[in-house]
Amino acid sequence: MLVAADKFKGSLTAVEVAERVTAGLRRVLPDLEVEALPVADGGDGTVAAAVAAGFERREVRVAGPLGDEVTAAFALREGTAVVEMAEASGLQRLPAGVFAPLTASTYGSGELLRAALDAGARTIVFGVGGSATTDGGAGMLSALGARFLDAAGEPVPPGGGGLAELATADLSGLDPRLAEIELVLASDVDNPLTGPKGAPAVYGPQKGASPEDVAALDSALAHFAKVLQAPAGPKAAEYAASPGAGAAGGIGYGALLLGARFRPGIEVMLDVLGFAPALDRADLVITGEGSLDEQTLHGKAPAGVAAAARAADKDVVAVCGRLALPPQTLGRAGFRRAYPLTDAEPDVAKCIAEAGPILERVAERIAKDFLT
Ligand SMILES: O=C(O)[C@H](O)CO
Repeated sequence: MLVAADKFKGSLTAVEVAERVTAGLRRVLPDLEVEALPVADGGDGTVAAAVAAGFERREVRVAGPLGDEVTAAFALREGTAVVEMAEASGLQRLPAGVFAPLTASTYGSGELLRAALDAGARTIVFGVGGSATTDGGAGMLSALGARFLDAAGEPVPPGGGGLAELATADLSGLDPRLAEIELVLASDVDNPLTGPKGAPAVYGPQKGASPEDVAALDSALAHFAKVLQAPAGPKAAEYAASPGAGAAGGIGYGALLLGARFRPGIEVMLDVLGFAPALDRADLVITGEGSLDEQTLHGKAPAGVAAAARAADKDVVAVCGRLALPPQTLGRAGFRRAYPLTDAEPDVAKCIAEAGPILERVAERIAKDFLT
């Protein structure tokens, strides 16, 4: 039995989901062998999943999205670092109720990457998603040595809004170690930088951007990519249209400029976490996340787990807080069945407040349905 689920956002971490599911299964089958492999898609929870899989946790003081110092972690094992941008620049780093769509910066994510280089990483898996920022990765690039100046030769203000004032970009001071390592962009989405499917239009509103902010950010990011053609050549424009450039407010674009290779985050993480050998040992896989919905099918962790398990001819069931997919759609995505918490407890508020014990009851039910 393999439990490979993501977090239930706002209620349970991926590690807690695995613990609760295991406890519920073992109440029915005390001797059941259960392997727990918490998973993540590159967004928040990615470092925690790597640490649960045996990576060492390293903490660093870096700038948060508003410039204040925060303690952020990356994970390291045998020359491979897992760096999660949300640790430094995620929505979780903003005070409750505060958004800064125009000014939030990814500078701290660049500091985290630098810390991973300092620690000797030869491969960096850069997990992106869950960001508070829409700055095209300008802050991150600045922390790594790039310079972005206005017409008066002064650094542009932090955040995507400030890029409207950009006159010259200088990439010559970028940390030379970046050219010697493998950088993998592990992204939760494949949007381009700008346009109707770009970072500001699709993900700006969840960071507090008004329609006017979205328009301003879209034009500032397009301008950013144009100015970058001077130091970076035509690839600055090509990358803007590439899949993943629009991830995490366009930090994907900045990462591509650094030579990163784009891969869907869940695929990268399943490799990094050692999912394939764990799957070999399992007969049934339990995956899941807080809300199982249309977004799940577009590259989120449970869909990646289900696809990999189905390819290996293993049964997969899902647990979730909320289920918004019909059985046929679940079947097509490779799930035998999904078990929302609301099956065990109809009161949604209780499902959120007492997710752990309710998940244990759901897992008991799975044990009875599939294992007895
Ligand atoms: O951070 C974001 O903008 C979203 O998670 C998409 O990457």
